[in-house]
Amino acid sequence: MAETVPATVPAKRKVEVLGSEEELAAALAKYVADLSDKFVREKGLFTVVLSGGYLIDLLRKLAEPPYVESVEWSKWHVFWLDERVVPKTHPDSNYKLACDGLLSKVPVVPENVYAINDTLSAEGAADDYEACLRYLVESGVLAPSAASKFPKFDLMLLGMGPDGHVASLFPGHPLLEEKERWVTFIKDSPKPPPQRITFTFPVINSSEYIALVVAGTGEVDAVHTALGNSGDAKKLPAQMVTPEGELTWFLDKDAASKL
Ligand SMILES: O=C(O)[C@H](O)[C@@H](O)[C@H](O)[C@H](O)COP(=O)(O)O
Repeated sequence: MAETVPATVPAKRKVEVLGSEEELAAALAKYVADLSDKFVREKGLFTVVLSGGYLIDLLRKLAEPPYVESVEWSKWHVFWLDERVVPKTHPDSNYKLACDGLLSKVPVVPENVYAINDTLSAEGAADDYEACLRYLVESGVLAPSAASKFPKFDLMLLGMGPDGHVASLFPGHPLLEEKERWVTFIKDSPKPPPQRITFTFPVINSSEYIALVVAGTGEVDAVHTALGNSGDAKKLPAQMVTPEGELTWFLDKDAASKL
């Protein structure tokens, strides 16, 4: 009788605690640059997915020497885990945040930066983004995960809110249970603005690498619940991040202070 082989290899989880926000930014830049080198060497491109929030500021060292010159920016394909349904020029736009903080300072190829279609409704924008991902799977930019059949991104960079949310997947929300869609929408986000599109957990968890990045004191309790032995059985969205590949938590010492 054939042996049952588990569909997925259990995720590897690492926790890196850095002494300061500055050291965290340095470690994160090195981590991203090293993965960019690895994937460009292996397959000639790098698919990287950004979030909003203070994560973007923590990526600032990628736009400085040595990385601004050494990273093969022309091989990057840039996506968003979640985006607010606002014009790309709006102060709430995650696209604008990333352009202002990083993408305008490095030679990425504009055609390889996959922004939301900001002329559509939340439903329409989610459908449109999912169609874009499906096209990129067909054209070979993205590969499907052998285990899940959802698209497999090389690296996702996640922030976490004080309530333990990641992307626009909030505690107790029915979207946490989505099993079919690649990209979906939310119109009642507890964090403003209310209308957003977001990757779903099946896509998030098909990733090769995920970094969950938390700095400062705002999320200490959520970090403690997610990583400590708080005895809290209630699953935070951040605890549902279990990629096929490797998950690394990047914390500064303030964020890790209750561990
Ligand atoms: O659009 C968003 O709101 C972000 O993409 C979101 O997913 C973010 O990563 C977390 O909310 C953490 O945000 P902070 O870094 O602001 O705490």
